[in-house]
Amino acid sequence: MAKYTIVLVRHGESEWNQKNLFCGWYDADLSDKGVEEAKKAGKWLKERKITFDIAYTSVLKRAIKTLYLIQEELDLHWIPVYRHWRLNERMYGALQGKNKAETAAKYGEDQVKIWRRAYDIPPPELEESSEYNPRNDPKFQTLDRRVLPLTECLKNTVERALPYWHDNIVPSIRSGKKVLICAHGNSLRALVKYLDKVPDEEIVELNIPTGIPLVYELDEDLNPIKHYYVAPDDVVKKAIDDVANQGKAKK
Ligand SMILES: O=C(O)[C@@H](CO)OP(=O)(O)O
Repeated sequence: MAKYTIVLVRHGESEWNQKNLFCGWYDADLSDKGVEEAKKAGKWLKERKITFDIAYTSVLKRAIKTLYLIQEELDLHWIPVYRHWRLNERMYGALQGKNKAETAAKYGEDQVKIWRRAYDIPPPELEESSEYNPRNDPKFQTLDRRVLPLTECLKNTVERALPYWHDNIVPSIRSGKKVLICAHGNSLRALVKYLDKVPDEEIVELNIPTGIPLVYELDEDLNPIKHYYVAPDDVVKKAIDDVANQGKAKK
């Protein structure tokens, strides 16, 4: 029997998702569709009478705003919310700001799939002088420059997200709090990889759709018993396929 239940939600569509640009740590806002997706995520949770005592998110506004819109739907403005850079999207290196379909047309769909989904192959690094370098971003000024990545593969994202999971989120779960984590496609893939012990070669095929809550039921050792999305299967399948297809060259 499940001892704990947690919910993971990827933010609603961002303006850069809409333009099909590699986003990473760029602080893109939600698109109008993304706002609607976030509200819908809250409605799905409400219909299922799923509620929360505490929430965690990244320091990027697409996740922060999605979380707030879910709180609005659930009338849960009052719960503690913790934001941390360790839940940020994977740093996409020199690909940030580039169009995914154009990159696939230029370098091939196979190469783009490696950059997007391979476990341990990072994209090329950002230039130090890049406008996207987090070392020049006021959000990250208090952090040691050495922890701020210039690129990341999923393995790097797992390594920097897990300390936050173990030190902050796990104690909340174990204390009986109902936890919501609102984060990003790849920071959530990192967490799912860890929870479900997904082999490196299988994580390549895992895509997480925007704005559809993913419920994990865990046993007393925090091993997953089952997981499921709160939306109808056909809606989930289409949303997952849409994410996978973003890396295809336009025909
Ligand atoms: O661009 C990004 O930062 C991520 C999530 O939006 O995209 P992808 O699905 O290609 O990893």
